[in-house]
Amino acid sequence: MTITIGLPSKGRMKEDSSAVLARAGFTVTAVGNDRSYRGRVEGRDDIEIAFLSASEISREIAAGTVDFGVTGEDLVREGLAEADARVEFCARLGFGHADVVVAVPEIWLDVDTMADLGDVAADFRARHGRRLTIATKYWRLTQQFFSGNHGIQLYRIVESLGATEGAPASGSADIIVDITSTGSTLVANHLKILTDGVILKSEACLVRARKPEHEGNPVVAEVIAAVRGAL
Ligand SMILES: Nc1ncnc2c1ncn2[C@@H]1O[C@H](COP(=O)(O)OP(=O)(O)OP(=O)(O)O)[C@@H](O)[C@H]1O
Ligand SMILES: O=P(O)(O)OC[C@H]1O[C@H](OP(=O)(O)OP(=O)(O)O)[C@H](O)[C@@H]1O
Repeated sequence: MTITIGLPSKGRMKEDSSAVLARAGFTVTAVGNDRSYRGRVEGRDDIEIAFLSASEISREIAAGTVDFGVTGEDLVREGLAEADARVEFCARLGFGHADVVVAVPEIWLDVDTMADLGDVAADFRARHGRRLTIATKYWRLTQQFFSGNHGIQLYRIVESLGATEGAPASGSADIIVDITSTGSTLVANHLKILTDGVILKSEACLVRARKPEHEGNPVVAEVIAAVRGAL
């Protein structure tokens, strides 16, 4: 059985992903030319590389069309219900750090915690004639955090596909859930993170699709051990 590893073909995780595999002893080369979407590992006919975007990798792991992938924990948990039952987070790779956070306008002076936000959400319809709106592309993580962890049910998610931090100022949503690393985009948009508003501390991970045929497969065990050993 050939083991397929999905690696980012572009974006912020591309270079670090190939570097971690190289340190683990797997030298990745593109098949054909540099723009090819298939790759191989030098000296290994039992491992194939699929170059995909970070979000495609989480989808392909979910579908089981790749055995392993390097991608952000946020993308896996957002893309997949019951993620821990369906994938194994084999190693945290130490790059691609970003937090998925709840942020509100700085001028909401009396809103600092999720409990404060729950109070705002409960009053919102009476005060404004509509529900509190949240701009995000992380609708699954948002629902789990608001409804599951904090018992906040009165809100509406407005799907945002870009420039999420601009939504409160433009009036398309009241608050946001988005990724932050340096925090400068939030500051520039006059938003503050709630003190208990960090939903997930994400980083790049080696992720394995849980498949019965991996049981006892020496290449699967070797990939995990080699990547862990390279950290
Ligand atoms: N400042 C940041 N902004 C956005 N994502 C970040 C940041 N820092 C780290 N990441 C992580 O990078 C990953 C997304 O990577 P990237 O933006 O390169 O993907 P992409 O190639 O744009 O994917 P796609 O085009 O499929 O959306 C996510 O897991 C995210 O958590
Ligand atoms: O906390 P910061 O360091 O300011 O980073 C956070 C911002 O970076 C990302 O956007 P980016 O401009 O990289 O574009 P993308 O959403 O297309 O990845 C992300 O969507 C945030 O908007």
